[in-house]
Amino acid sequence: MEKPGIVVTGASGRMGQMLIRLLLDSDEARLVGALERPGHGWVGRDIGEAMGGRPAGVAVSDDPVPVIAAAQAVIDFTSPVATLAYAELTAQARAVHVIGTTGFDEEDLHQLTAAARHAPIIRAGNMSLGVNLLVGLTRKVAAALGEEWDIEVVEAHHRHKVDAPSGTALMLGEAAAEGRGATLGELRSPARDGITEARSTGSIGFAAIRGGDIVGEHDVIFAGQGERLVLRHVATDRAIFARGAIRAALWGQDKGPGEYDMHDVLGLN
Ligand SMILES: NC(=O)c1ccc[n+]([C@@H]2O[C@H](COP(=O)([O-])OP(=O)(O)OC[C@H]3O[C@@H](n4cnc5c(N)ncnc54)[C@H](O)[C@@H]3O)[C@@H](O)[C@H]2O)c1
Ligand SMILES: O=C(O)C1=N[C@H](C(=O)O)CCC1
Repeated sequence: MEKPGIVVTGASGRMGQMLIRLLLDSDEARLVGALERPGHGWVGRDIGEAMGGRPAGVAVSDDPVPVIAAAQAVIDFTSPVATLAYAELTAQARAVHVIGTTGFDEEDLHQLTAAARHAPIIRAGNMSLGVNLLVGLTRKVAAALGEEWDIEVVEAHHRHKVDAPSGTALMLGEAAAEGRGATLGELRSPARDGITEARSTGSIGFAAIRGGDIVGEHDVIFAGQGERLVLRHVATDRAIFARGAIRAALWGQDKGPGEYDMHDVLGLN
């Protein structure tokens, strides 16, 4: 059987280049397209050469319709605006859309739900095994501890990251809220800056650090009286996200339309 053909969007980006390197080496999937935004300097060039290596036989394109039509899956780590446009095209092509992009608002998520009526969408704010295990642990610990234990999620990322809190921090916050039988919308603490009020009991707070080349670090702090429990994940290599995304694209090949996440892919449900 032929290996599924995969298109990578945001081909010149941090995640795009990591995905392309792994796909060019893969025995299970093949790179069939590389997309960038119109006007990007790499458009028209061979992706392997643009990345400073050997020719890969795939030209970077800014014309998504024919590129996606030739693929079984699209792996997309770009921006919310770009991902919403790709969701429509990927749904029309009935291909699997793996979405790593973060920073969506409620309206964006409704649009993704609509696209998933036509083809599978697998979306996660973090595609690594470690973080998806941490989500389950966070839910469990939050359920075991009473609301006198304050929950704070602290995350750190590189200086180029544009969204905060990170997608991962929001996944962890949602898991903590679920553990307490609520939604994050109900428990999320407003951002703190200047003179604010004291912390309200049962709320879940977020703090974000941005600097240098930090790949991604997340602490879920459960702060009680006289003791503190900290659950931590540290990413040191973006390959963990890219490997998860490729695994998701392969897993999705025999799935029907619908919305899935990495818990489905990893069998953690
Ligand atoms: N879910 C995860 O596991 C995970 C892991 C890492 C990053 N991310 C998320 O992935 C996204 C990208 O991260 P990054 O560090 O690679 O960013 P980046 O800025 O390095 O790359 C984004 C790329 O997308 C390109 N782009 C923008 N609009 C486009 C369009 N219309 N078509 C094609 N390409 C387009 C940009 O030119 C850029 O090359 C962010 O939202 C980030 O939070 C998620
Ligand atoms: O580098 C990024 O950007 C990352 N984004 C994801 C998030 O928002 O949590 C995952 C970690 C890296």
